[in-house]
Amino acid sequence: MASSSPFTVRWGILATGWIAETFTKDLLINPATRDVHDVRHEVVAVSSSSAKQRAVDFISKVKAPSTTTAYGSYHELVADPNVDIIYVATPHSHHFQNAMLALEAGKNVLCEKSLTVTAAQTRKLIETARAKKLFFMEAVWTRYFPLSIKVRELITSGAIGNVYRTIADLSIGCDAPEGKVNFADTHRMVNADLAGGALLDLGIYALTWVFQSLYHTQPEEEKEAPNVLASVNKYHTGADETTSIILQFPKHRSHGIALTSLRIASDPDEHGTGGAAIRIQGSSGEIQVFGPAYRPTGYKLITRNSGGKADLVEFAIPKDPERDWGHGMFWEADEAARCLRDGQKESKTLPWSESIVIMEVMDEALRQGGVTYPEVISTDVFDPQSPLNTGKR
Ligand SMILES: NC(=O)C1=CN([C@@H]2O[C@H](COP(=O)(O)OP(=O)(O)OC[C@H]3O[C@@H](n4cnc5c(N)ncnc54)[C@H](OP(=O)(O)O)[C@@H]3O)[C@@H](O)[C@H]2O)C=CC1
Ligand SMILES: O=C1OC[C@@H](O)[C@H](O)[C@H]1O
Repeated sequence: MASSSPFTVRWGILATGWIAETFTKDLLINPATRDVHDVRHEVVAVSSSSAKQRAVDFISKVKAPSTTTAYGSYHELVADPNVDIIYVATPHSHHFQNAMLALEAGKNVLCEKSLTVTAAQTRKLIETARAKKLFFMEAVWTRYFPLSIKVRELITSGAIGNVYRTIADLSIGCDAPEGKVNFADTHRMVNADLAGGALLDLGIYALTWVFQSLYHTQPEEEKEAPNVLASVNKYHTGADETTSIILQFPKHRSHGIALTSLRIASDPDEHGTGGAAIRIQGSSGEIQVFGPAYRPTGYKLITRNSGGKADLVEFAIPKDPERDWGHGMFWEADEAARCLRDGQKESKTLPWSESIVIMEVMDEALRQGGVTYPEVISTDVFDPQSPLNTGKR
């Protein structure tokens, strides 16, 4: 049987920082190197709010085709008729305004995590995508890893019985003398003006594992929003440095414990000696997930019958030898491409309703911890001329 040609998606990259570069390099690798043949990606335009030259330099650095258009503003990018979907890669503070800018211009959007600063902003974006019949997805790449898919299958097939508790940690060990952490106060990780803080940046991954195991895997009609109890330590910038959340799903009698900290490390020696950062505990066993919560590398299935032996099942991230690259963000890009091909406006793996519930949990945790962000980044009123859209800093 003749194989049909792959569906091609034309991407526009909004911002030129660290993750924009990593993601774009993943888009540019040959999908066959991960055994994907039904979709492919083209990078057709890149925009920088600080200078067109940054976009030019970015295109050359990631070795994108010389035909890629460089723009010196986000407004120009979202107006480009050759772009099918915009990847928003700005700090959390900017996601609402930038994603609205793209949606209002009629573009599909894949927006980096955390989706927004507030749940109200997330709801507004989703209402807009729904009204305009556009695809919109939160870029939690971890959900699309084959390892995550396998873990969800193990849970739904009953491999560990009823799942009653998940403990998930993403902490990065950046403690520094005199009460500081190893980020300048202006860095997006701790800068409240950029919606910095452990929870929105890292805790979202701990919550991802709690939600993948205790919520997403439930039948639709049984999904329930959790009760939330949070403990938050604030950094001197006002952002959170350590946040611990207990989530209670009352009907299911389950608890999720989502932990994040800038000070201590989930993996102190960076060799996994500290054990699993994620433990999904059921009535007849446990799944342990190893590697950083955002980029897991393997799991162990331990059941009552394991007899003291549980092998680590490893999941390597494929690389394209020609580009000597492969980070694992391509799987979420493939998901976006398939949704566009199939006319789906949201991803079944991270539906809009679930992004909203997760943002509501983070809202509540930050409220309990007394963390507040400036009005310009927490408003849910779209302003195309907001400094967040025009790059005036
Ligand atoms: N999925 C993942 O694994 C990761 C996701 N992320 C997420 O990606 C997003 C961006 O993070 P990261 O790439 O590390 O951030 P960077 O600081 O490296 O890049 C952010 C980019 O946003 C643009 N920008 C616009 N306004 C501002 C501003 N006022 N201050 C700083 N940057 C601004 C800049 O691009 P320009 O000047 O060209 O417009 C800048 O290069 C965050 O939401 C983060 O949570 C981050 C790391 C890993
Ligand atoms: O999403 C992320 O994953 C990797 C972390 O190092 C980074 O801070 C975060 O934004």
